[in-house]
Amino acid sequence: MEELRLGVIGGGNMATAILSGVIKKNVFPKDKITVSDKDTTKLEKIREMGCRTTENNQEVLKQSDIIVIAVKPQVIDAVLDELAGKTKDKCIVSIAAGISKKYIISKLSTDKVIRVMPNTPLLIGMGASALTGRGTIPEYIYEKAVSIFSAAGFVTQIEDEQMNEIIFLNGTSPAFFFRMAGAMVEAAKEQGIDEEKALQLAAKTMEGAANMLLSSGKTPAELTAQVTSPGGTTLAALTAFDEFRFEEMIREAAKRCTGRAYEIGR
Ligand SMILES: NC(=O)C1=CN([C@@H]2O[C@H](COP(=O)(O)OP(=O)(O)OC[C@H]3O[C@@H](n4cnc5c(N)ncnc54)[C@H](OP(=O)(O)O)[C@@H]3O)[C@@H](O)[C@H]2O)C=CC1
Ligand SMILES: O=C(O)[C@@H]1CCC=N1
Repeated sequence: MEELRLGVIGGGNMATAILSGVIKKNVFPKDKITVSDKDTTKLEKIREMGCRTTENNQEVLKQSDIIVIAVKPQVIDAVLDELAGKTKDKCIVSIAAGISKKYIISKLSTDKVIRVMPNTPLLIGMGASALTGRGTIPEYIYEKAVSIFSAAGFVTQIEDEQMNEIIFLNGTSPAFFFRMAGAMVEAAKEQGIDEEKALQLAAKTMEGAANMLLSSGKTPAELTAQVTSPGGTTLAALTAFDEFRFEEMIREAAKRCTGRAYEIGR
């Protein structure tokens, strides 16, 4: 069987994050990876990673079996129009927020489409990606497409109908955690703590807390209770979470995230 080849259209943040895992784990040999972008400075960086580059999306189509579309949703139509009618026997993987699998299928006249919501931690091999199912895609091709994302972290399968609703959980949420860490560091600085030490302690605590969520078998509420001594400091801190309606803020952020996906989506 011929070795499968990978193409990526759009060589920005996510393409770089995805390719770093693919290259590190040798999911595709570098000479079997072709990346296109309109921006030659982006392509220079991709070339430094060892991939083939081109400014021509048609060339990616020609040189690849699995093609990841990694452009912004606002410009995806131009790319889909370029590919339309030429994707027979190709597997198309889209990571564009809000753009449904149904829409891509209707534009390309192929049903060999996978929609994925990845996240930037893929860049360090700790990503979390949600993917739609195999459909009519041959199993070995689907598995290869999944390994593009599993090479750099956790993957899970969901229905296309849930892809907009999932964005806030993994695609957008790194920003929630970065904002939280940033706010904690600012508060620590105000209390006279060294910025670098504050960031290390906050980030390591996030890492530890995340690992406890994954391995302890306890719910977020149970783990919160373990930290919260009666009449203690955590209880005092969490009164601010209640007063400033932390859960309501997260619920509203999730709603706005999903709402925006439907606004920019099709
Ligand atoms: N950033 C994130 O955390 C996540 C992003 N996504 C999704 O990933 C996709 C890419 O996002 P991101 O990597 O952040 O975006 P970037 O802007 O960093 O990368 C997209 C790249 O595509 C280029 N481009 C634009 N039009 C074309 C075209 N017609 N042909 C080839 N290349 C083109 C852009 O060039 P130029 O800048 O010159 O326009 C840019 O270099 C989006 O659809 C987003 O919804 C999904 C999950 C997480
Ligand atoms: O902000 C965005 O639209 C993209 C999708 C998920 C994360 N970043």
